[in-house]
Amino acid sequence: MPFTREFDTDIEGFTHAQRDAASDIQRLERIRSEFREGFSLLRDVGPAICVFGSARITEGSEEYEQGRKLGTLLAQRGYAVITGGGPGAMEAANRGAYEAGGTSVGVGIELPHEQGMNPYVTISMDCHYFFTRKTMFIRYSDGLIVLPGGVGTLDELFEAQTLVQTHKTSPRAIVLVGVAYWSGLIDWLKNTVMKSGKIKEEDVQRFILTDDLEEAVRIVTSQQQRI
Ligand SMILES: C/C(=C\CNc1ncnc2c1ncn2[C@@H]1O[C@H](COP(=O)(O)O)[C@@H](O)[C@H]1O)CO
Repeated sequence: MPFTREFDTDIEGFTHAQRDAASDIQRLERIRSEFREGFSLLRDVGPAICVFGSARITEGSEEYEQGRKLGTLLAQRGYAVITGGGPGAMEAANRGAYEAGGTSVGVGIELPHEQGMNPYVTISMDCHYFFTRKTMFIRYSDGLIVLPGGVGTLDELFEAQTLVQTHKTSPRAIVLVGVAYWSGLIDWLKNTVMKSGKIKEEDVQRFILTDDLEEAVRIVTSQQQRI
C-alpha cells in the first residue's frame, strides 16, 4: 500500500525544532512503510539478477535490444529480472524477461514529469526514496549486470561496489556490458585510483567487462551467493 499522507507539520505554536522533530517522525514512518512494502513484495521472488542502465535509450537501438536479450536469457535460466521499472534499458530488460514468461520486477521511483512503470513488469512497487529502492536492488539480487548508462547507473553501480567492498552485503559478480563504453572508467580506476592506493586491485577486479551477453549471464548466474 503506497504511503500517501502529505507532510504537514506547520502546527501553530510549534518552534522550528518541534516542526523538524514532527517531520522527522513522519519521514521515519514513510521510510519504514516503504521498506516493509519492499521486503514483503520481494522476499519470495527467488533467484534474481538486477539490471541497471540508461533510462534514455529507445526501442530499436542496439543497446535496447541488448537489454531485451539479456532479460530473455536470464528468464530462460530461471532468474527473475529486477530493474528500476522505468524506460530505456530498464524497460528493455523487463520486456525480455516478460516475453520469455519470466518474473519481471520493477522497483520504480516517484519522479515528477517522468513515465511511470514500464508495461513489462509482473511485480512492481514505487519508491519515494532512492535509498530504499537501492536497498531492494541489492538485497534481493544475486548478481548485477550494468548496461551503458549515465549518472543514475553510475550511482547504482558504485553503491553496489561499495556495499560489497565493505562487506555490508554478500559478494557478487558485477558485470559491465559494453567494453568500449566502460573501458575508460575501468582504466581510470586502475591507472589513477588504484595506483594512488585508493582502491584495492581485488576491488577493481570485481568489475567484469564483456560484450558477450551469454557470458554476462553465465557469470552472474554462476556465483549465486546471496544470503
Ligand atoms: C530521464 C528519463 C527517465 C527518468 N525515469 C527513471 N525511471 C526510473 N528509474 C530511473 C529513471 N531515471 C534514472 N533512473 C535510475 O537510474 C538508472 C538510469 O539512470 P541514467 O542516468 O539514465 O543512467 C536506472 O538504472 C534507474 O534505476 C528519460 O526519459
